[in-house]
Amino acid sequence: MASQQDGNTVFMTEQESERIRNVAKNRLKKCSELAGNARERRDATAAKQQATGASLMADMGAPDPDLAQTKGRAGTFPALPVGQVYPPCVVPLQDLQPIKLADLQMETHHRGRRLTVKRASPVVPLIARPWTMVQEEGEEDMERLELCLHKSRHGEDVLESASSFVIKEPYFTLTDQGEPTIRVDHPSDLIVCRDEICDAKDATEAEKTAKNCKDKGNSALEKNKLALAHAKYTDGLKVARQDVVSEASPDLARDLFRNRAHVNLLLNQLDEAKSDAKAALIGNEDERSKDLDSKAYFRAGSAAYNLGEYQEAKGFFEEQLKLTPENKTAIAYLKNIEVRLREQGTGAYNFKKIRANLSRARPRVDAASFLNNTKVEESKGRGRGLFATRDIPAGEIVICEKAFCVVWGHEKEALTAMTYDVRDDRIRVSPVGLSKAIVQKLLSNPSQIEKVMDLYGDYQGDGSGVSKTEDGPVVDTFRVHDIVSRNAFGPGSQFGDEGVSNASTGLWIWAAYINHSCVANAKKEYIGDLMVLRATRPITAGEEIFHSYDESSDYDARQTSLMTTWGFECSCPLCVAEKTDSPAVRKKRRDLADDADQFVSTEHYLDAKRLTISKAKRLLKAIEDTYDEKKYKDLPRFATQRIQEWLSLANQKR
Ligand SMILES: C[S@@+](CC[C@H](N)C(=O)[O-])C[C@H]1O[C@@H](n2cnc3c(N)ncnc32)[C@H](O)[C@@H]1O
Repeated sequence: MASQQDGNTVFMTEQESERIRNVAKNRLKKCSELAGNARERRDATAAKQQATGASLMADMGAPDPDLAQTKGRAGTFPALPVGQVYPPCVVPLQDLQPIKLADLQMETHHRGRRLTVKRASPVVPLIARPWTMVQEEGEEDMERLELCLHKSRHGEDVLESASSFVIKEPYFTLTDQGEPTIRVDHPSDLIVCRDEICDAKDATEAEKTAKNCKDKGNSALEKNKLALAHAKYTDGLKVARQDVVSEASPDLARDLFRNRAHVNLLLNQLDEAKSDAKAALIGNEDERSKDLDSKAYFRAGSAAYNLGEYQEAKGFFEEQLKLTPENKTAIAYLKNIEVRLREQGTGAYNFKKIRANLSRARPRVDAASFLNNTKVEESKGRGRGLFATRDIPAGEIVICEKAFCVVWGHEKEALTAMTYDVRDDRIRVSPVGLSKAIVQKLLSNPSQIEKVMDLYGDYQGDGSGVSKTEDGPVVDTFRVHDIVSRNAFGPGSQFGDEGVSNASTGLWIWAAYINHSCVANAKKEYIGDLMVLRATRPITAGEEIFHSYDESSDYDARQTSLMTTWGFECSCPLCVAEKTDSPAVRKKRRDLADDADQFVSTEHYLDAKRLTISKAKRLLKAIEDTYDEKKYKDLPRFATQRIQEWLSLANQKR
């Protein structure tokens, strides 16, 4: 992840970095020693007491064992080992064979199996890894169940939200502290059990059950208990869609679909909101049916609009207007859609208006993405890249893209972690809040999974390509983590102060295909979550688009950051030239650039006297002398930039 901030450095003591490494390495060592061993039964009373005590302590603010200490203002961060990846379960629940707690084996992914448990203790509400004790129905035996990062869904704590769970292909392993635990990394591997609705004896009873579910859903919705309302409507639909009910009372299922569409919109489950709304359509000519269908079209249109499917949304709102011609909201939506379609097709934006509508409370723009000037193609030695499809004059928009997902520093979802990657032994600052938000968004909108999973990441998954089972969408959280690591950017602190522990970060899917060059031909800026990429010089059709992932003027700092964050060595013409300079020349240039930075920050150009200007000129000359004239003929000299800017401002003033 690249951040626009200067404060992107976290200072960890050597000891703390070592501690994080050792914790992860010790765990891995113990895990491999114990792999395949039979699980040892726990003392149930002690297990329950342990969880109750830990829960109380966590509520009272006791230190989280998974937090790392850093030096200075950065404070503490969750410290998470990554790299020991495994794919989520892609087998439907009904095809998995049951397994008992007693049959679990250490450090084993129990593929093809499912474990049904109920919560047996309070939940220990930790930031990165909340846990609880679980047991089987009618059994004394207990085990620890921990969730990694993805502990909530729709604002509800998953472990708190229910009492029974099925764990698909349970992974039995050790915590970082060396305690046995069932660990869930992928949210789709944990199925929350709700009360089963009993099979109805006849049509009348079935209809009654479905109506009852609808009433319960409505009452949950009134209380803003959205997850519960969704569950009740879903239960109702299971019954109402049975032939016996749907033949006798076809409108019942439509009512349930229409109501669930509304809840889905509130939950941002746009795919299902759209399909529910379509399934709710009656198509009759009477006034009541027309009113209800107008509502359904509105819900389908809103879902399509929020998915960025403007043409489809237009169709739904036009249908709505046919049924209820006076509907003001539909008219307003259609007007907005015209603007979105113009933005999308021509890149004509009213940036002034877009800016004026932004605020800390509303940091996301209502705008379409303009991508027509570019296409994705292979880029030799760099994987895929983005290429111009037409000539783009300097200063013009190359692409303008609304973020797929942004987590702003001031939002509660913002969460930064220190991740220790066992694959390359590096500790990084990772925007895990963004990864979590993306996983949630994908689980809520499976139609978006494929395009995110197409992005570059070190771990490619197991190649199954399965993103849905009968139990719902499947998202590989390790892949999302790796994709975020290599493709996320920081839109800067547009809405107030932020530091490294709460830096704003986002994912722009189309822009994620753009490769880096230190001598880029495009530059990005942000308006809220809209990335505007402009050509910095004329670009010809067929040329690859580049922007700079890291703008440090120093070659060594740039290469280190590109390697650490993005995993490659830059071989742009500037880096090729700088690489052949001796380390002594590069050091001299860096020292002089530091002197220039110091000079610029202490001497204001408005107060500049002749002597100060002469000093600046000498400094500039000294830096220029570190560049070989021939080798750097058409290349930028980053180290001279700040002092050059200062001189031109000082000269303008004189
Ligand atoms: C944001 S993605 C860019 C799109 C990517 N090339 C793809 O195939 O999807 C960033 C990744 O692209 C590769 N990359 C970007 N710029 C590069 C460059 N100048 N040289 C080599 N690899 C580069 C690196 O693997 C980096 O982690």
